[in-house]
Amino acid sequence: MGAALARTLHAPFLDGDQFHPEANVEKMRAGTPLTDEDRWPWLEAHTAALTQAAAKKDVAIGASSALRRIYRDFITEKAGEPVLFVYLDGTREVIGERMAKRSHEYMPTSLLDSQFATLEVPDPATENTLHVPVTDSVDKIVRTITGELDHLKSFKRWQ
Ligand SMILES: Nc1ncnc2c1ncn2[C@@H]1O[C@H](COP(=O)(O)OP(=O)(O)O)[C@@H](O)[C@H]1O
Ligand SMILES: O=C(O)[C@H](O)[C@@H](O)[C@H](O)[C@H](O)COP(=O)(O)O
Repeated sequence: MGAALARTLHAPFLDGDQFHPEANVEKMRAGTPLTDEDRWPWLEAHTAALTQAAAKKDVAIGASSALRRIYRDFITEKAGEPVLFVYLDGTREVIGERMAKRSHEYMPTSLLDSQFATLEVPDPATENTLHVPVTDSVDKIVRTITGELDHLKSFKRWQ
């Protein structure tokens, strides 16, 4: 999804998967959920790379679970510029089915339940978030997001 959006916007795409310390990768591969402590260095590295890419190219696209509100607030604060969180809204069943079909370097489907247990759904009343049904086609999701970008440009909450 993120790659498709980035192609449309001619923007860099940075998948959060690339920014985990090796210890996190091994933990997830072994089927153990990450803790808050495990996630901070990952969020820090991913956000720093996104901020750098956005400084060069105006906008950058990242993909990440960013399950909790404190993680998203951290990303926004550290970026120091408007960040739009696109929440791909889907049931455990749909996401579980897709995960079972995809091939992934380290992420087992068994971690999905703990991810849903940790998830704090972004709140549109207090967060800069756009909710999109994950069952929409990739093209439709890209169109929905690009249609919202003016809102992103005028978002000043952290400035
Ligand atoms: N809108 C969509 N409609 C149908 N299948 C999708 C859609 N978005 C993603 N998928 C499928 O779901 C899986 C995961 O998509 P992806 O965007 O790569 O997410 P992730 O990075 O979380 O794996 C892939 O198998 C992809 O083909
Ligand atoms: O495609 C995926 O399934 C995710 O991108 C995954 O690989 C990611 O790195 C973890 O979701 C991080 O762990 P938490 O979701 O527990 O923060």
